Amino acid sequence: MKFPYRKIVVKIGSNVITQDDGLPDHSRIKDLVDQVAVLRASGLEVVLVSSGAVASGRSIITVAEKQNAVAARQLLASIGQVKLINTYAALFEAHGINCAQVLVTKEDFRDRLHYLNMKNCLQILLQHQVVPIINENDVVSVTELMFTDNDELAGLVAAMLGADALVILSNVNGIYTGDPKSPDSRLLEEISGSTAAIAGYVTTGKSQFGRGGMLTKASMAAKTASLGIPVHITNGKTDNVLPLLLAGKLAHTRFATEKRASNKKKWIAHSENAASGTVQVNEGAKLALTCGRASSLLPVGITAVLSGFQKGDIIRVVDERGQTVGLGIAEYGADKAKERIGQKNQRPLVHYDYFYASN
Ligand SMILES: Nc1ncnc2c1ncn2[C@@H]1O[C@H](COP(=O)(O)OP(=O)(O)O)[C@@H](O)[C@H]1O
Ligand SMILES: N[C@@H](CCC(=O)OP(=O)(O)O)C(=O)O
Repeated sequence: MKFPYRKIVVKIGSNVITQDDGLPDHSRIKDLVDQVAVLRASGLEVVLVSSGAVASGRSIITVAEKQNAVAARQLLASIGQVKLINTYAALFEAHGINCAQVLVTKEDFRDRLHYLNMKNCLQILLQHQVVPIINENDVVSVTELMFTDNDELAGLVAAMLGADALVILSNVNGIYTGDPKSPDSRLLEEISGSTAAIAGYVTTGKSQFGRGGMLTKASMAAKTASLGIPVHITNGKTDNVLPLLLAGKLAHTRFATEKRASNKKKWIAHSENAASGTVQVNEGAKLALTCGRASSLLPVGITAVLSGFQKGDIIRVVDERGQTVGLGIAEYGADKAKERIGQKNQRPLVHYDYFYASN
């Protein structure tokens, strides 16, 4: 079998591998592992981002309702992750495939060095034909240190590895024009540009064990597609989902891609938490930076330097209402930027190659 991609990241949502009663769905996990083995045999590199630790933990231990939510999640995830990875390892072993557990936190992507360490780790696994199975390290990731959900983590990993596609397996066939259960709703097969147009369709409803919901999934997908990586959202409970999807035989939602971004730009796109300074720009500069043309941020469009930064830092660019316009690497520090506010014929503060415009 020949597929259109060489390297894909597949995100498996908790619901896909959990039964309605909350117990892990062993036969579904086996099916997915069997499918990954088929893809690998055809020469495809596959990286899994699998949720399910908390759900697996629930099958082993019951936590009292009054227990603090963060502590309960730590308890369930720490027990459940062992069960989850052991299940994967045994199933992959039956195909003669090694898999690896990679548990990460947002901090592991904090600066470029951490980011490259993470990338090197995944690359060495792939070079040795190992299937990395990534999950958030829920035991130490608490509250503000957490990813929004594993969709965000999967988008980050796909961008970091320069994957040819990101496949999100959820419990619905894709994004619908309304409640997926309603017969009046239609499946959106192709989405391009920002998610503003679909925000009205998506309700806040989450799947039974899901964390982020469809809206965060859609905005992550749009961001990943804007970096040049197509995203496919489909139902992980469909039999033979991965080969069917990759053979173009499955109705689902696809986020169309724009021009492929450089590796540095992909890193900047996911560096919101690493931003150390903020500059404010006027409407003209905002338009130039977001219209899709290759424009750098010039001091003439800067109206204020809101917080300090050094040359080489990631900075946040905001508009006059404080909305984020994008992220970029500063070519010089805040002191020089302040001196040059509003001045013409000055060097760009952020070069186009190092600017990522938010949607
Ligand atoms: N317009 C929509 N189209 C598809 N799903 C939607 C829509 N609006 C809300 N949803 C809900 O989003 C859920 C999937 O998101 P989420 O709970 O984050 O899944 P996962 O556990 O796979 O990450 C679906 O179960 C569905 O109920
Ligand atoms: N890290 C958590 C999963 C969090 C999460 O994002 O879940 P989901 O929305 O089902 O992908 C776990 O393994 O239980």
